[in-house]
Amino acid sequence: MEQDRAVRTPMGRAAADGSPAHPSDGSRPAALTALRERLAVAPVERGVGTAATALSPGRVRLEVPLRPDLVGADGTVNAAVLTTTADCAIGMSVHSSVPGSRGGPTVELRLDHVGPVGAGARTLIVDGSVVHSDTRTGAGRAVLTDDTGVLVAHAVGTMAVDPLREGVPALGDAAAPGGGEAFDPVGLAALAGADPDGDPAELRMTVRGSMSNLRGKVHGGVLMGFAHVAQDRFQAAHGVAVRRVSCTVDYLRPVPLDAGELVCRSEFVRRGRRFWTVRTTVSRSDGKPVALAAGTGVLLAP
Ligand SMILES: CC(C)(COP(=O)(O)OP(=O)(O)OC[C@H]1O[C@@H](n2cnc3c(N)ncnc32)[C@H](O)[C@@H]1OP(=O)(O)O)[C@@H](O)C(=O)NCCC(=O)NCCSC(=O)Cc1ccccc1
Repeated sequence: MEQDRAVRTPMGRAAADGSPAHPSDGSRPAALTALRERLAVAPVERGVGTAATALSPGRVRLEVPLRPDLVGADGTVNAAVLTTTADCAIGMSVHSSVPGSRGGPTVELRLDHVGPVGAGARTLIVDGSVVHSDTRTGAGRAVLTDDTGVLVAHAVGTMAVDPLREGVPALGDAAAPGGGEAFDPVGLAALAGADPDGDPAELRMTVRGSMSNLRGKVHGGVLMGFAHVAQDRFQAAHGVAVRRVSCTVDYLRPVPLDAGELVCRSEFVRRGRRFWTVRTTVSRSDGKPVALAAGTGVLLAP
């Protein structure tokens, strides 16, 4: 049986043939410039305002200016900002650690919500680092702080590493997907339509080009953000204030940009005196599930 090869050598030494720098070529200064250029045209990262400020093999730093509309009155950062930057940072840290990586999708992502930003915070800082990678898979983490040093969230994730094939474009070489529209993290909740019959367990949303990742599929962070919206509404319909603690998503199938409508269906897994856990299945219009999300919150009042 073929053995997976653990990646011991950091990728990105200068190419002997002098070929142009590439975002996955993490040790070359020009690789950071290449990554910045890619994120500047990626619909989700452009809409959120995500910029890469540091890149080395297995490590990336992303920064997001905290515009007033991205921070709630209680200081919590918009959930889609947290989910998309965590997914991106973990993906970039894993793939920059795999020599010649073609990239690969998120298999699982868990985000722990810690709390609001500090007084006067102006920037969200997302530090991604690889934990392990080999030629098939990689795990990474992201620590999300603000520029006053306050921890806002923490994430861990598993990425698939697509098989390396000679002559196949590597991570980030494809043209910018998704057309010209940028993703609006604040508007995500408004895109999600309630069930016409008033069932709080069901929520629908039509896929748009602005939700694209660098691979031309719906961004893992957007799917997680959609599940947050569904779970917030489901819990609100049960009349109790809940503070979100964590969300874990298993990504079962890629969602193409022409997928049409996605449907979220939520149910309680735990409805305890202190904690509620809601499982949300995100399905395509043909009924096939694309993601399973489990969100846990702590009740704020009895
Ligand atoms: C690949 C794997 C994770 C595992 O696969 P396996 O265990 O080997 O399972 P299997 O091969 O059986 O496939 C299962 C089903 O999947 C389908 N399918 C598979 N591959 C393809 C394909 N290439 N194209 C089309 N379909 C494909 C396949 O036909 C089957 O469907 P079916 O039963 O026929 O209807 C798969 O579950 C998957 O793609 N999940 C979704 C991942 C995802 O969308 N993550 C979030 C976005 S990533 C992101 O944004 C990160 C980022 C952001 C920013 C910056 C940087 C990074």
